[in-house]
Amino acid sequence: MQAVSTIAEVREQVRQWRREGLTIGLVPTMGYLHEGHKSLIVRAAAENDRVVVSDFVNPTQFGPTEDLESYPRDFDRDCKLCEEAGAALVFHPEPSEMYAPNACTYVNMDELTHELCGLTRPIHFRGVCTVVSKLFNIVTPDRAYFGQKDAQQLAVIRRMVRDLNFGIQIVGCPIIREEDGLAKSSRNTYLSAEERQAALCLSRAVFAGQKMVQDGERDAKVVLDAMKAIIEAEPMAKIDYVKMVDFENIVQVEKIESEPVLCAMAVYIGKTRLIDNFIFDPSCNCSGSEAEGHCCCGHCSE
Ligand SMILES: Nc1ncnc2c1ncn2[C@@H]1O[C@H](COP(=O)(O)OP(=O)(O)OP(=O)(O)O)[C@@H](O)[C@H]1O
Ligand SMILES: CC(C)(CO)[C@@H](O)C(=O)[O-]
Ligand code: BAL
Repeated sequence: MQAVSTIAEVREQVRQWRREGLTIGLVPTMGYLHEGHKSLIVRAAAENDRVVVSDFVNPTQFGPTEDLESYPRDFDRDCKLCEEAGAALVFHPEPSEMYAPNACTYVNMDELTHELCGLTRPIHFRGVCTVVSKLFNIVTPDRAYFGQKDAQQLAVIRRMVRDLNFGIQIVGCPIIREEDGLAKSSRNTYLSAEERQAALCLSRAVFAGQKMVQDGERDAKVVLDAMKAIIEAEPMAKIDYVKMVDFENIVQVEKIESEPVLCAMAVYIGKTRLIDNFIFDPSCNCSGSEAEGHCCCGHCSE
């Protein structure tokens, strides 16, 4: 496996692979990799001849008071995980390599980005769409892999690829959790031992809401109230949002009808903002236990 830091080196390697007729999968990350990222890389390695992992804490998606400086970083450890998972190339640029000092061009999405995380993080998705577009242009992958943990991001990237004709297949991958249910996240490292316990209120609420919906509840308010009650019972938790939206357009719904819904939350545990969610697709017949089809119920592969 190679690790490179310039766009020119990535382009040169990609050109060579293309000459050999090889397919390329891209896994965009911000580093400090864990089993969640690893699952994306392993999947990409199974479905492509070569896998590129980008490892870049993208400054343009952080607001002025957010954690850009303190975001955890450990590039050597990341390289080991990438190699074990089957990556061929890790791209680890400096911010100056990705953004010229006078860069002033952004990719902005008018819809989907003003709800959920976009309300609390108003410039976030502009930064995500811009950096992901740049990565797509640099790597020119056949497929790109994104986790359902950032479900709004997955919906936004799917829409961007459709609207801008990127011609890249976007593959959504299920949420990988700790044994006790907490969704794996680089930001979990911010939690003290006491906060780590308190953070379990997110997954408890997700599992409870998901069970209500699987058992037939179709009224969003009933489900959301039950989920909020679980979170509010935890004194260290402060809700940013708990909402149900349609998964394609990210618009709030009152009832679950025939379209897939995303039930998503962001919750502060102390100063750390964590996210979690479930997706429910009323037309999915999967057993709910493993990747087996092509829907977005949260269990299937896409
Ligand atoms: N637990 C997880 N399960 C599946 N995919 C995940 C998980 N955590 C992150 N990912 C995916 O990995 C990709 C890179 O995410 P990122 O580097 O921001 O990691 P993160 O752990 O989510 O960090 P953060 O703490 O900033 O949310 C994204 O597509 C994200 O959805
Ligand atoms: C997609 C991404 C790597 C863009 O910086 C980031 O938003 C993330 O890690 O999910
Ligand atoms: N996983 C999303 C990256 C961020 O929170 O900025």
